Amino acid sequence: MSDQKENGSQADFVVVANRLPVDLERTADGERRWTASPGGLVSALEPFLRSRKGAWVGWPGVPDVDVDEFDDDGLVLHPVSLSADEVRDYYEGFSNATLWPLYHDVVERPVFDRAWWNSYVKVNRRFAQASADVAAHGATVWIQDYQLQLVPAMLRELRPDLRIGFFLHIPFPPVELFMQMPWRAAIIRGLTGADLVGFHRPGGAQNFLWLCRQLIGLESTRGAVGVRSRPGTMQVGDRTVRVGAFPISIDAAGLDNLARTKGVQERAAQLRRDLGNPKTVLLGVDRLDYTKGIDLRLQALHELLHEGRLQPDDVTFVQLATPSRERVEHYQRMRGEIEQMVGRINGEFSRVGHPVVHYLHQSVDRTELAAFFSAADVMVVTPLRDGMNLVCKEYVAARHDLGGALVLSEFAGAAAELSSAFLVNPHDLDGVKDALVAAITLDPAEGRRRMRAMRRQVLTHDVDRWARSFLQALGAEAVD
Ligand SMILES: O=P(O)(O)OC[C@H]1O[C@H](O[C@H]2O[C@H](CO)[C@@H](O)[C@H](O)[C@H]2O)[C@H](O)[C@@H](O)[C@@H]1O
Ligand SMILES: O=c1ccn([C@@H]2O[C@H](COP(=O)(O)OP(=O)(O)O)[C@@H](O)[C@H]2O)c(=O)[nH]1
Repeated sequence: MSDQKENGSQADFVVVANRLPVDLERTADGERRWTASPGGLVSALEPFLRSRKGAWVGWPGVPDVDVDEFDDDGLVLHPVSLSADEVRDYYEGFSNATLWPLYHDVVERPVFDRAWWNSYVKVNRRFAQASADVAAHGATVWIQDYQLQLVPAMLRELRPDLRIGFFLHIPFPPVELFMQMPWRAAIIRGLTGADLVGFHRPGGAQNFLWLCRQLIGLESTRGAVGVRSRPGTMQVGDRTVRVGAFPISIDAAGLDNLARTKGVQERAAQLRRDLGNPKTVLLGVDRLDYTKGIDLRLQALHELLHEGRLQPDDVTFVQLATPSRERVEHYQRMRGEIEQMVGRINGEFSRVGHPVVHYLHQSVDRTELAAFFSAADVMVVTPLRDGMNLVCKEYVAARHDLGGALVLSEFAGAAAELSSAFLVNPHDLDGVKDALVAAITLDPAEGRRRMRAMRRQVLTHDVDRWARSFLQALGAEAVD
């Protein structure tokens, strides 16, 4: 039996994510306004979905608000309300203090709390019901990310007529780590409600297939899973579930065009002047998250200055750090540590009017970001673990001048595609320092060769190609 809403608008294509692409903000004077949501999931999916005129089901980013469905420039947004307790237990708790550290190689210790799990189940059920209400008969519903891993099976039960896809934006962990999860079988069962389960990297897909066999006894294929090809399969009752690797990307042409505009180029020149025209501008752009390795790059910079391998008058390091998950303890601790390191470097090496590190705990818009990318000689991306990392692809897309160099962690999903970057193991501080020096002193012709190779990859593998390849594998889109 189909559990479908009788009234209200219904869509043939629905994206379901923890967050809407816009966040509701309450200003100091009690006004409400919508701002862009943080993070790569939204940057990647929003332009794609807008071109489809689909619907988006998600949380408006603040607790205890009831907002009716509304149209945002052709995209229908369906807010799902969360109470303050649910934000604490489902979002800050189970999603970001249990799943996030567990799936990111346990770089912080995950907390296993039964009340958080109960809240996760309850909120997943609400998202499943909201999706069932919004989807037209036979629609395609594309569920996103670790906050909603139970939704595929819950939605399938409510609406067997739907075509359901699931994509995980963060790494799927090695099986030894996943096995720590007290509710491991329930999560695996939840995911197998989808017709297609997608990961950034083949390793994640393989780990998932193994767990399906070991934990819930499904017969699944054992061969290697390829990128965008050779999916794994398994039989769940009378359904065949496909499992594949689909590395996400960016609106590369859009950013390339934006970075070429006079406005962005002038702003980039202005930024360099404002920074005091140093020989080298180093740039980091991240959500303020302990997985991003911001502390490591600061430590590397500190040692290089201390050893005299870099001169404080020659380098300026700009770190843009988007505020993130500010009530989660891990994040509060890390913020304090990073701000202390910034203070220490500036205290030891800056001159009046010329700080070595410019640290902005703020989010900037796409145009300003394009100017920062154009102004930076070296982009520093050093996560301990990252599902993909879109920022490094954005830097490459913005460098139509073939200038700049990229220092990139091997543990970002993007490293598999950007082999012409200076790849580093972020745990090896000496290696990071050497890579920074190599990038700073790079011969321009060699730099252009590396940037050209990276741009070839990013410009031909954009977000549209990612979405189309996922939807083709789901059977929701014709194959070109
Ligand atoms: O919604 P928040 O809790 O504020 O967090 C922001 C988003 O962070 C994560 O982004 C991931 O997705 C990117 C695109 O696939 C990927 O490049 C990156 O490596 C991931 O960390 C998270 O997965 C999203 O759900 C959040 O919305
Ligand atoms: O001040 C900022 C900092 C970052 N971003 C965007 O946030 C996204 C971050 O995505 P990424 O995959 O690198 O990491 P995530 O935050 O999703 O883990 C990228 O599209 C950035 O352009 C932004 O719009 N403004």
